Parts: sequence; structure tokens; C-alpha cells
Amino acid sequence: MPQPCIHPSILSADFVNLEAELARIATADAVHVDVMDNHFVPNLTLGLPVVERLLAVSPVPLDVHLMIEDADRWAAGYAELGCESVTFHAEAARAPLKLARELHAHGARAGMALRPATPVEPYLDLLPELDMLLIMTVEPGFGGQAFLDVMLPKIRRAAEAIRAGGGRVALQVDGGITEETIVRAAEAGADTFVAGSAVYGAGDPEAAITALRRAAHDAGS
Ligand SMILES: O=C(CO)[C@H](O)[C@H](O)COP(=O)(O)O
Ligand SMILES: [Fe+2]
Repeated sequence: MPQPCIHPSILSADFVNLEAELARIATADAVHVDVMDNHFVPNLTLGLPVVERLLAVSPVPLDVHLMIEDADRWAAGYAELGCESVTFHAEAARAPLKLARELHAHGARAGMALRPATPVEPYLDLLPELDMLLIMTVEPGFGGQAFLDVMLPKIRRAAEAIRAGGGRVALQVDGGITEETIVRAAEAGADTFVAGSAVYGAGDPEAAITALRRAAHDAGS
């Protein structure tokens, strides 16, 4: 089993001090950057100019999560800037296969995300074209929500399909990840964990990252 990856979300960081907030999570595997447009989700965060500056100062790679309506139009720009991975929502992409290939052409890993109400089965054929599948474990839009246990069968189903395809695709979960819920997500087969409030809400973010990594590892991730 690969080592579990912990991606703190800067949605829960202090937006006035992002450079300092990034320095606090230097032991993470990547930083998760939530891009929201107030259309796909009822919240607005940041876009390309801020991501460009984050890339210039981040001690870890950027994992961008696009919660935007026009993913086909904007996703490649984040790859061109140098983000390690760019994840678009299946519900927001008109041509997901073309988009994944475009991200690869710009040197990024291609991720695809599913809202809680979106079933995974219709998208399993796309796995060979993806580097990461993101199963949302809260309704996208806000940090600090409770983990949806009802997503566990979907995580298991996705993990099964990924294993059947050779285990090359990362399985990310995002929303409500804590030292407690990460155990259930890892047991279900997730290997990449986004954690916003559990990391930035902790007094010592690096200790929180270590504790999450250990909990996922012990659960068999
Ligand atoms: O995509 C997101 C919300 O749409 C965030 O990445 C997620 O909610 C992280 O925050 P927390 O760990 O506090 O739930
Ligand atoms: Fe996210």
C-alpha cells in the first residue's frame, strides 16, 4: 500500500498571511487550493493571479480543486502555471476526456471530482485517463462541515475499480477529514486526504499532519 498523502486545505488558513500559512505546513505532501466561483458553489475564493503567487512561495506542490462552472475554459491555465495537479468537477466539465488530456499536455496531473450526489459508476471508464479521483465527503463550498459517512460505499466502489485497473490512480477524499473520520475513509480505500480545519484549526499544524498520516497509515491506507 502506498504511503497516505495529506493535503491541508488553505480554505481554513488566514487569507491575509498565505505565505506564512504555507510555511506552517511544509511537511505536507501538497497544499490543497480551493478555487470557487460563486456559481458552481455558493462561495467565492481565489483564481489564477493568487495561485500564481502561491506557487512562487509554497514549500510544497499545489493541488488545485476547481469548484467552478466553466472548467473546460479555465483548468488548463492552472496547469500552465505549474500546479502539480488540477482537479475539475465531472458535473462542470463538458468534455472531461479532452480536458484531462489538455492538463497532461501542460505537465499537470489530471484529477476529477464528484459531488456527493454524483454516482461514480458512469465515470469509471475515464479512470485510465486520470491521475486522481476525488470523492467529495461534504457538499462542496465550505470548510468545517461534517464528514458524510454515506459516501463510504462510493469510496469502496472507486477503490475497487482503481485496484482492478492496476492501482495507478490516487483516490482523494475532501471534507470533514479528522483523526477519527480519516480511519474510515482509509479503510474504505482512500489514500489522499484533504484536511482544512483539522490542520489549520490545530495549534500545531505539522503535528496535526503527522497524526492524520499515522491514523490513515494504521487504518491500512
Ligand atoms: O473543497 C472543500 C470545500 O468545498 C474543502 O477542501 C474542504 O471542505 C476542506 O475543509 P474541511 O477539512 O474543513 O472540511
Ligand atoms: Fe477542496
